[in-house]
Amino acid sequence: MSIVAGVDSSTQSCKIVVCDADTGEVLRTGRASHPNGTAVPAGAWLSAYREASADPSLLAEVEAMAVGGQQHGMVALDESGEPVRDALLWNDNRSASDAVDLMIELGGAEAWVEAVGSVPVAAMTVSKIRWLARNEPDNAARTAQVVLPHDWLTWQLGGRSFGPVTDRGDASGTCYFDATTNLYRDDIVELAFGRQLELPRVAEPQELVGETPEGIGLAAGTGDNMAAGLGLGLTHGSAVVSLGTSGTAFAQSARQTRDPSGVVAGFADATGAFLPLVCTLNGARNLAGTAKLLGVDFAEFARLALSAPAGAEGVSFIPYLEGERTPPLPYAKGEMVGLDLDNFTPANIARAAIEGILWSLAYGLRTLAEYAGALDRVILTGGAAQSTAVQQIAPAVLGLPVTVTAVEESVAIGAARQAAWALGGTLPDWPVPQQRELEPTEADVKAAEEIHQRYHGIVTAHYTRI
Ligand SMILES: Nc1ncnc2c1ncn2[C@@H]1O[C@H](COP(=O)(O)OP(=O)(O)O)[C@@H](O)[C@H]1O
Ligand SMILES: O=C(CO)[C@@H](O)[C@H](O)COP(=O)(O)O
Repeated sequence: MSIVAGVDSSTQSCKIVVCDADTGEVLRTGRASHPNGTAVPAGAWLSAYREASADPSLLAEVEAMAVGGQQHGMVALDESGEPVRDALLWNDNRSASDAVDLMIELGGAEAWVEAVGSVPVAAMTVSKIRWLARNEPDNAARTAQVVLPHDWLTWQLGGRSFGPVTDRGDASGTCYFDATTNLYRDDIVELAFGRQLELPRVAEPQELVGETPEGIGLAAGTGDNMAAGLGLGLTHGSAVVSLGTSGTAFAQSARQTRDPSGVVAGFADATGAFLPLVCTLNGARNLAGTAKLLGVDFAEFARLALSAPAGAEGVSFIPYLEGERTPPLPYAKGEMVGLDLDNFTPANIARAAIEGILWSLAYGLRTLAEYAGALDRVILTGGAAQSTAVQQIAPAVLGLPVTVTAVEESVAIGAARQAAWALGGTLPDWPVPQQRELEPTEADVKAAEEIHQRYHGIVTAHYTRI
């Protein structure tokens, strides 16, 4: 039996799974936390990886490994490969006005989607390199190379014995890579940064790019959403909805997406196809924040939410506690709307928080379907998908059948599957065990439509752009 490992180096933590390369069976796991904040030293990801893998038996007999990492983060390196500053993460909004400037400078949203498939927002790496050039000229002058979080961690795990490497999936989130030609757009790097930068080589999806000092083969790795797609065996017609720090909704597509509204980003997947994706800034942490406000743990939060009726008796939670990215409202604040003396209950507040974060993605799914084709099923994943309330409420907001898989760490499992692919030469057919299948009832479909109309009305009236 060959053994492989997958690493999920995502916003809040580092998770490692060790799997049987033939069957995908999970043999061992490890995890450690990342520091809070939207700008962190890259070294913290390596420290968390070391902590998560501290038990020497965890990686025993592992032959190959890959890293799935949070997308878009800017890791700026000097000539000797050392970070010039803390990495700016995908959810750092300081580059919001840089994104707007770049949008205009290239000729508008249409020009961007034609060039790279996505419209720049603060999250995209291109906006962050512009921010660096404008705001920290000394650090910008010292920057020789910019890599993404998963590129950086793979390079460190390989003891820096090869040059930094990325993959097509994660590169597609920079906004300076064209996933239809698989080439960097040097002109866009020049536009954003004022000069050329060294960029990581783009490896093939099944390539072994090097090995660790202990002799574990390293596959190219990819962005966390691309890895989740691999881990969940995503196929045409299904969408994944992930509720981690971010909320994401994505599907597989044979063609590049070019959505000038900016709702759907035109990313690439980890197999050579495309991964149109909607991302919100407000996922699981809005639920944690609401549970804290109510003074309850997640179990009681779920019980409360499930004790309220669908629609939370008209209470709407506009989930912009961290600003927002889709729609592009980086400075927005959250709101609780529609309260009266009768409906102002902890149960309705808890349910509305879940309905609110899911509605943002339900809205995204409508646009996603325009580009990825009809979507007849949603696979729910990410930390907050562990909540029974999120699982049960999802069909009444999304209006679609919802599959909850027994695969909790879909990103790490996807990375392990990529490692098995690189090791054996063919993408192994790992089964995805299901935990539950929730069919929407007629009442769920009706509730989903009512919630959509209500939330869309509020957001359109209260905010200037959607
Ligand atoms: N039962 C639950 N109910 C709601 N949220 C949960 C539950 N369990 C975990 N979470 C949340 O999931 C998040 C972590 O999810 P994860 O997908 O690992 O995030 P990330 O990939 O962004 O690091 C945390 O914010 C945590 O509070
Ligand atoms: O920016 C995006 C997708 O475009 C985020 O989905 C990040 O990739 C972070 O993911 P999580 O850590 O929330 O899973």
